[in-house]
Amino acid sequence: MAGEVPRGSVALSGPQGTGEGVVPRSPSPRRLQVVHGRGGVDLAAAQRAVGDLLRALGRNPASEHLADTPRRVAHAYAEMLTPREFDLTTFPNEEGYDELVLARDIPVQSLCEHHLLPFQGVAHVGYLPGERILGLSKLARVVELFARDLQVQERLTKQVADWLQEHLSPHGVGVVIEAEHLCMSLRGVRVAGSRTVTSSLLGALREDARSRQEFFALTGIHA
Ligand SMILES: Nc1nc2c(ncn2[C@@H]2O[C@H](COP(=O)(O)OP(=O)(O)OP(=O)(O)O)[C@@H](O)[C@H]2O)c(=O)[nH]1
Ligand SMILES: [Zn+2]
Repeated sequence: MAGEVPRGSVALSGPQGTGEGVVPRSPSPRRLQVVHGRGGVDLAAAQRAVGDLLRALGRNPASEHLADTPRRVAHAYAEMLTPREFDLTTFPNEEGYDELVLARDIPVQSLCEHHLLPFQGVAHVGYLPGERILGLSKLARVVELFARDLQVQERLTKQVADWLQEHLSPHGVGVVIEAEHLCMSLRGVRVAGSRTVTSSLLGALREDARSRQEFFALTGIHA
């Protein structure tokens, strides 16, 4: 589980801050520092762009209410696009626990990359343990790692599953995300309340019909 160069937009780094690779923080429990590998937001440029947008929308960015809006909006986007760093903490699976571990109803907030509008809902993230088990909070932290980005729901779902498979080497991984896209409710087709469900299953949860069924039953998804 250690030593790989990260894929996609996420990097793992050790205390030296090399930006790539994995350096254990401590041997037991095993901790790996996880940081996102994307470039940071250029706040000054974002601020100028929001000022330009306000002018393009026919507003006066110098008015008292709007004067600070470019700064606020730039910081809001920076916050929404920056996941928190965390330690990926794993423990030996000494008892050989081999049933599903599932964190249900993890809140998901992300930004649709087509309209830059939020989509939000819940994720259900589960795995069938192999040699190591994961600190439970880390399932939610991995969701945030990929959700705080410009996304489409399908990619987000698959990135969470693939990342867990790669770094935990479990016997199986299952991720379901149910979310409402504001670009579908506030504008455009305007179907407020419609939720999109996506799933990504790997290993035994994909191949074994009973495990798959159990996973969907526990998530409350009828598949
Ligand atoms: N597959 C997928 N599509 C998404 C996601 N978020 C938004 N979209 C869709 O992206 C599509 C963009 O289509 P376009 O026709 O280029 O955009 P549009 O003219 O604004 O389309 P409407 O939303 O139908 O008004 C829309 O159908 C959105 O609903 C997502 O997470 N996954
Ligand atoms: Zn959209």
